[in-house]
Amino acid sequence: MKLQGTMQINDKGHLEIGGCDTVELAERFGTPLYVLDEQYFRQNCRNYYRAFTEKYDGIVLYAAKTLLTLAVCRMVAEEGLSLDVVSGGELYTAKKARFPMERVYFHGNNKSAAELKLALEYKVGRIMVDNPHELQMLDRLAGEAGVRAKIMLRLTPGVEAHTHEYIKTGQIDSKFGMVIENGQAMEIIKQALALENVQLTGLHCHIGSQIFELQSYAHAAEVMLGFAAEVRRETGWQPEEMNFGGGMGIYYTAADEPQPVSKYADMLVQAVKTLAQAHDLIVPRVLVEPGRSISGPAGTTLYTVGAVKNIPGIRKYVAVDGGMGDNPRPALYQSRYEALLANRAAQQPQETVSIAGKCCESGDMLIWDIDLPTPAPGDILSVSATGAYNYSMSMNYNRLPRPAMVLVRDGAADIIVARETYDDLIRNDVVPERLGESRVVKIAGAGR
Ligand SMILES: Cc1ncc(COP(=O)(O)O)c(C=O)c1O
Ligand SMILES: N[C@@H](CCCC[NH3+])C(=O)O
Repeated sequence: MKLQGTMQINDKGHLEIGGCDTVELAERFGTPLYVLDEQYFRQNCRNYYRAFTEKYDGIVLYAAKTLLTLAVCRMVAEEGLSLDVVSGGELYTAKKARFPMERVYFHGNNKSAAELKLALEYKVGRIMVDNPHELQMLDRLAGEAGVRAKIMLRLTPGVEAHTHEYIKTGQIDSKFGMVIENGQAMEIIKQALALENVQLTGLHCHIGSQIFELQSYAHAAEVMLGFAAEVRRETGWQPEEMNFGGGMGIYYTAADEPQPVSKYADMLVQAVKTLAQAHDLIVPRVLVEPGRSISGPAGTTLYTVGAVKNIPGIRKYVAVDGGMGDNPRPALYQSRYEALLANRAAQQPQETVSIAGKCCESGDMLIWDIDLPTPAPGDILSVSATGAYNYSMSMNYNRLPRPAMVLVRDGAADIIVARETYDDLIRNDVVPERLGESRVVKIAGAGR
């Protein structure tokens, strides 16, 4: 397994993160446990800030969907990044964390009126409009609120990034954004320009996630700037800012070869400059929305090994105390992860085993076929690169409480998300007083 961030193996042969012995973390806080490496998380933010903001005056929006808690919001704010939120819940979290609202960009393909009202009330920096229905609704709501909302439009450039089929969002057949090729994008721009209560500042696209082909971004820039030139010819308007979404791939296994952020920034910003000049456009400010490449590598999940079931000649199942509830990615996308036994981190692998979760679901497997020192009940399994799309996609299937999250740094750990309790699980359950009799809230139905 590749040691990332502040990971090292200490003289007890235990895995250490942020100067904390992970075996002690497991003892102290219980498992499953999400561990976030503060130094590494901040370093990843800084790499983006330097590469885009310091060097090119670009804006980096951290994609909240990958991992958002109040403490994470604070760190992102302190590192000078902006924030991409996609729901009222993410927006509310940012507000509660006192994230500067002018640095918040509100995405989503089906924002509700209530969500848009909240965004207007909080005075977010930009609303990223996805479709004509939203555009009309926002114009009306902004008018009612007596404000002119700054918006960017989400377009579908038809660029396919080389990544897993389910997480491609840039191709034409997508629920996100308006298609350039068939004229829908031009149409929504004209609509936006004709409205009084919105001010169109720029265009957005996002071509997918876990991308290693930097060329895909250059291709997206080509399509977007080419289209911007067409828009200017038809309407006279041109974008002052362009957002190219997120998507930079990270290391999960040896099959993944992440690109340096500086190379990505240089390539993208240069492409935008060259293309803008070639099309005689003003050079737009470049925005990007990385999520996974900031939070992903900085997260690790610790589990305790329980039942070990050997089926001779077939496979050895090693069950841990978490699974698809805290990390649904292997079940959803067949994602691969690396892991090691944190309490025997220096030992050589002895056999190939498969790591099972504890949900009542055959598909609840965390890792198929991984080489480890022979696991035994009580061992601590550490799975790497779980910072993105793990806690944020976690669930309570089988009424398993969600794990706690600790932030580690310089040999100290703080809880940033408390472990859910059984009481948390039943908090919203209500047993009507007269169960089995007539309901209290009468709702008229057909035929009555
Ligand atoms: C619009 C948008 N922006 C940003 C992101 C973040 O992408 P990633 O986590 O791959 O950097 C996503 C998710 O893919 C997205 O849909
Ligand atoms: N949730 C996906 C990525 C989704 C991209 C969101 N636009 C993953 O875990 O890889």
